[in-house]
Amino acid sequence: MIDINDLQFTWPGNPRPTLNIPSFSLSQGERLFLHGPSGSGKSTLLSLLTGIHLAQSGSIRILGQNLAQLSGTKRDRFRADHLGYVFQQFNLLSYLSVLDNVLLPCQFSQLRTQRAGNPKMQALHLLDRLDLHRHLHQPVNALSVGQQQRVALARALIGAPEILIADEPTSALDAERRGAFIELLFECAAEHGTAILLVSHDPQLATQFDRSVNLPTLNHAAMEAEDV
Ligand SMILES: Nc1ncnc2c1ncn2[C@@H]1O[C@H](COP(=O)(O)OP(=O)(O)OP(=O)(O)O)[C@@H](O)[C@H]1O
Repeated sequence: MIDINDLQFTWPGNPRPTLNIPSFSLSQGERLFLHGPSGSGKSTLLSLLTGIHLAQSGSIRILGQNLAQLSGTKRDRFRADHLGYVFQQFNLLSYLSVLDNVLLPCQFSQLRTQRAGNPKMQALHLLDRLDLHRHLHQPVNALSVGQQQRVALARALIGAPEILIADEPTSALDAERRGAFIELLFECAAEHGTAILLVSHDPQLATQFDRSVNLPTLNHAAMEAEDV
């Protein structure tokens, strides 16, 4: 699904590389927990995986496609087709209803529309699964934080993208709702065969994943997974 080789990325003006990753991979359907100290480059890595920035050297292949070989427009299309993401701040459109937020990825990707079959039916199924069926037509800013996070999850999963990327998705939730959110995330992703790469500072979450990886380890040596 994801293959990184000899990746180096330096932010403009920085004397040293932020990322130096000899190798890294994510397999089909795998659930990977990525952690590391603040400033170690987790968000930077996600911005490279989503094709928002390009590395100065080395390669990132996603589903066999080298991101650096795509034009900016094609990278945007590739991201819309194959990646779902959930951010710390949700990034929902506050003026749209719950249902319209979930349908949004299908507006940007024909492939996801095709995979969803009937996007509205799939959105309703996901929202039902995530206990949001009573809120379909409410604007998202009328929902609680936990509910908004579940809307973001439904939006990430519609049209069955191969990879779900989540950056600190549980940081706004209390401890009890964190575990429940991850369980739901796993169940919904498994239904769609979606692999998960989740970044978090919360070590308790790591035990729920197939594999756990520390970014400083990635940065300084061949990958050393801390299987859990
Ligand atoms: N847009 C940017 N321009 C220049 N430097 C940046 C930019 N974004 C991040 N950096 C630098 O890159 C380094 C890694 O930042 P990044 O946000 O990727 O770390 P992180 O591991 O996600 O941190 P945190 O856990 O605190 O979110 C930091 O030194 C940061 O200052």
